[in-house]
Amino acid sequence: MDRDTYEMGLSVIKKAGVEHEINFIQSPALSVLDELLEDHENRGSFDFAFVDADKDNYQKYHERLWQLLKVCGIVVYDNTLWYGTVAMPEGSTKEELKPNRLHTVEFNKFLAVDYHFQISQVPLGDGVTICRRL
Ligand SMILES: C[S@@+](CC[C@H](N)C(=O)[O-])C[C@H]1O[C@@H](n2cnc3c(N)ncnc32)[C@H](O)[C@@H]1O
Repeated sequence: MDRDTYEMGLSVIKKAGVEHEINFIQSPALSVLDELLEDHENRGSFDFAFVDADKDNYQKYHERLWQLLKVCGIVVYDNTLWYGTVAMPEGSTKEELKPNRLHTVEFNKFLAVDYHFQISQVPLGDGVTICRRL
């Protein structure tokens, strides 16, 4: 939803000569994913997705993305350690981190039992979870 961030990277994108490969869509992500799903040709056609948006919607993104990814396609979720709070008791978590801590704990549990994916949680930065579509 943030065009400024896209424009910050645009010079690098241009330098790499891949501007023609990019379709920047400025919109709430769920509605875009739903539109993509309406066209059956999009299903099972994506190689890669990176999710770094509103944590309370990660499960909804995942439910759509698994249908859009190819078998062996990858989706990467950012912030899946949520400042390390997912491994802390609720009581030791700063107030402002609590809501997304809960969303992230629930999302991590949901991913752990999703038989559509093989997953690996990597403790890089704020934690990324790499999911390979089976
Ligand atoms: C942490 S920033 C991502 C930064 C980006 N990954 C980068 O490295 O520049 C989160 C971004 O998600 C966007 N965002 C939050 N909720 C969204 C939603 N429902 N749909 C689409 N984008 C959303 C915000 O506008 C913000 O640009």
